[in-house]
Amino acid sequence: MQITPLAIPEVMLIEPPVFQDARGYFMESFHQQKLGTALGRKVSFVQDNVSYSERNVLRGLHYQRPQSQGKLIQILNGEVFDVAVDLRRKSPTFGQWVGQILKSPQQLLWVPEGFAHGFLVLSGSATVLYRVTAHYAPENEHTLAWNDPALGIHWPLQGTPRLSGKDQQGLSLQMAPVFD
Ligand SMILES: Cc1cn([C@H]2C[C@H](O)[C@@H](COP(=O)(O)OP(=O)(O)O[C@H]3O[C@H](C)C(=O)[C@H](O)[C@H]3O)O2)c(=O)[nH]c1=O
Repeated sequence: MQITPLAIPEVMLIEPPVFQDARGYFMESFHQQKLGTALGRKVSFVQDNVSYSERNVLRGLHYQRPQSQGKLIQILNGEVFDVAVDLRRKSPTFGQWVGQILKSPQQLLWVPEGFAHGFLVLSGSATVLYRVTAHYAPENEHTLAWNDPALGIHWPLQGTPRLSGKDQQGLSLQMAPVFD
């Protein structure tokens, strides 16, 4: 399993071994012991999510506080620009963002607890599967503004993004509850 820390090192690209043969390929997209050893911590997922979106849809930036969710993101079809924002007040990268193009199920992204997460669909459509370490708690969910100038996220926009009503009303970093 290849682990590549990104610019914010707790956010990592995970590339499990892929077993190719004349039929196609097989891979273990999640193996608790192997991932735990690679990340240096136990990871227990309690919920799987799948979302389907069309081009230019931007979902996020979401997080739960408390009940913060670690997320293992895997794109099943299409291409997205995936973003994580560090909301851990004591972190040296607090308020910073990291982006990663995901376009193969063979490359997964680990976003730990304490981060806001979202993605922009770059292809005609995208199907994203992600496993989370805490159950959905809508009463504790918050939305960070995708376009907050204080974050300065360089979304590779192809026109105006398509947002949910909730995501059109995200909080600025200054106003958003963060993790102490
Ligand atoms: C997240 C979630 C949503 N829902 C219901 C609530 C709404 O009726 C409907 C759509 O929810 P929402 O608009 O919040 O879905 P997304 O905008 O894709 O939210 C996700 O977007 C970004 C990319 C994330 O990282 C989060 O994990 C997640 O919040 O699904 C559930 O029933 N369970 C859930 O775990």
